[in-house]
Amino acid sequence: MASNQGTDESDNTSSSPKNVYKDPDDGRQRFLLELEFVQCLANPTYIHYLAQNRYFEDEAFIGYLKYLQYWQRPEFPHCLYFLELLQNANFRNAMAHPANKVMISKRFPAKLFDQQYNLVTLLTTAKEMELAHRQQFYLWKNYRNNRLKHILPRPLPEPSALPPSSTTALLPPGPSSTMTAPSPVPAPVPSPGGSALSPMQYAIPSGSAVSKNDPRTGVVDRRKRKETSINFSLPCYTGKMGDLNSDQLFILEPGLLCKLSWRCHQVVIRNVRVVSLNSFVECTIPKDDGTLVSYVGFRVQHDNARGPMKGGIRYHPEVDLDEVNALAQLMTWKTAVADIPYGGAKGGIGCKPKDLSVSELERLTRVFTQKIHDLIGVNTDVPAPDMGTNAQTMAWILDEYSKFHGYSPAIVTGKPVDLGGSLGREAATGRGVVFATEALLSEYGKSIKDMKFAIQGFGNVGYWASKLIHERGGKVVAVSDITGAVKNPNGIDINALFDHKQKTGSLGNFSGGDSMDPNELLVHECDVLIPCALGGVLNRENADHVRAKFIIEAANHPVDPEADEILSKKGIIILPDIYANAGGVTVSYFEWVQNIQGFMWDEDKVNNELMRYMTKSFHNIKDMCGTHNCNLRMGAFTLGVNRVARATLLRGWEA
Ligand SMILES: NC(=O)C1=CN([C@@H]2O[C@H](COP(=O)(O)OP(=O)(O)OC[C@H]3O[C@@H](n4cnc5c(N)ncnc54)[C@H](O)[C@@H]3O)[C@@H](O)[C@H]2O)C=CC1
Ligand SMILES: O=C(O)CCC(=O)C(=O)O
Repeated sequence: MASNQGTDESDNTSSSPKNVYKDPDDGRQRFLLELEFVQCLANPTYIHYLAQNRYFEDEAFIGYLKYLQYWQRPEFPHCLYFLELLQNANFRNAMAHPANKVMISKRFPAKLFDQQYNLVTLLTTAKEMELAHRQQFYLWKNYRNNRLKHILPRPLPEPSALPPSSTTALLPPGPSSTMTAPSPVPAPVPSPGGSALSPMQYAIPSGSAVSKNDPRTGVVDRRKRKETSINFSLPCYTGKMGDLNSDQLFILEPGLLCKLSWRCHQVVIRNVRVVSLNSFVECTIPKDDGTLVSYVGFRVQHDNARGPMKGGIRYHPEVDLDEVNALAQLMTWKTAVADIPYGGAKGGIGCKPKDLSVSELERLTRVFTQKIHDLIGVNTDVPAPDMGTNAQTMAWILDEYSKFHGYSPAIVTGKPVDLGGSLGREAATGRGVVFATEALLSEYGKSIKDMKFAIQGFGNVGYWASKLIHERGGKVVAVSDITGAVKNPNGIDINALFDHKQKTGSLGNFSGGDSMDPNELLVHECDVLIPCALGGVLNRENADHVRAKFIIEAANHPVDPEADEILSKKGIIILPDIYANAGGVTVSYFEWVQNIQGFMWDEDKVNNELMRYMTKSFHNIKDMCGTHNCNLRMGAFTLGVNRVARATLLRGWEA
């Protein structure tokens, strides 16, 4: 707001041309303040604050908003949407109207009305809230797309790229700029890296691994125009799971590979059969101390050509629409590869489950279920656990759903056994990973007991995979989780590590091994690397340093497309996620079948059937690889995409 002072000063002196206002520091300070203020305008709560405090009745302030429009140059992110809306008097009036002020659900206890601070979260009507959320999504999407531009392989820039002047730093308002003549463009955030090419800089070095003929370049080309005009760098590459685009990078090739008809290819790639909108819901809950907090939840339904949609619900701070979207797509191909009669979906809530008490988690899960109960259904969309959720979460969903629709155990899988869950479901993803690893190693004349393993993640999947490997005589030489990492070249006693984690809450200070840097795990000396945690952990930053001979993708999307290329060039064999971790959804299918039949299988039957499905899928993938002379990932996608395409064609889509 210092610039307002600037306006006043320049107004006071505007009669004398000699006294034109000059920023003391070439406008840098003003630029920073304006940057901060414009960012505040992306927050609808702050806009309400301005409206309630009658700023919109102040002509000078409206003039200032007009002046700030210089930020709306196309080069800048979409977060200035509200600034555009604020130019409209109707929007400003609507935001100030008392009717728009408070919308409180009757469910909140009366005492919360007294807590002024918390009411801030409720200061918008549902419509405006939706607007705000949409705006947030645009922001995320834009941020992520820009980030992807930096991390995904892309063709070399056009020879006629920007002239040198426009690629250099954009200048802050010059010393002689006045507040009445808005300066053209603000200064960029300085690039943090030195002269070395940062992964976030969009120009790629010549000799990039991506060839001109790479089918994936088609995806990137669409973004090229924008690339040449954007010039900002982002501070770091988190290696987070790629969005929809990175999935399509993997999908386009099998589409071509299988020589699908053009029409069928379009159907599959463009998801004509996508059955539902990407759904996001706001979940507001009272915390244990009475304060209110809101979370955004998602359920994305991708495809139902082969049956009801199926996929887990993830609770993690990085959950957003793009991520859930990509994971829902993966589920479509995964259920097809596993040859179980399902389509694909995924859900999640952007939250940090470790920071919530059990009762807060229960409230959040119940509110989320209230918002999506009409979307899911035993024959339409069946959720299950994923990262940050477990059998207890599923029990709450079942209970809440049953309030609306009557007792329906088949509405979720991965439930507690007491509520109709299947024996063997808890261990199923890890067990499936082990069956998949055995099938792969046997192709090379090897077995688990000959191998050294490094395992990232010690949650549901990581724990069960490492336990079963340990039981089969494999040496687990390194394990990591969010709390730390431990190594032992002679093999870690997994049961002892589990007890230690239960007692201390951490992998640190385990007497049966030495602590190590968790980042080192992915490049640790081993034969088989099994990522069982986040997506995108293997990327161009570390792929070249991986020392394993085999990678089993137990996590979803742990290897980004660029790393995939680097690792393949190094001769590392990758077993793709849509097959390697399909044990979970396969036993979920058994659970659903048991619920519908009202009959329970014993655990041996579950495990034997799981082995049968995993082994059969492996051979189906190998057959595809043989027919099309491709690697395991392409073989798996080819198998999955073809199965979905066939079902889509058979069902038809024209009236
Ligand atoms: N639970 C299931 O049935 C299935 C899970 N998956 C995938 O497997 C992966 C793991 O899922 P769950 O084991 O269910 O989750 P979980 O929540 O039980 O465990 C996640 C583990 O990852 C660790 N972790 C988180 N951030 C980490 C980091 N930066 N470095 C090292 N470790 C980190 C956590 O400490 C925890 O040990 C996810 O990608 C999930 O989508 C795939 C298929 C089914
Ligand atoms: O068990 C299920 O239904 C879904 C598991 C899942 O979300 C996954 O395989 O990524």
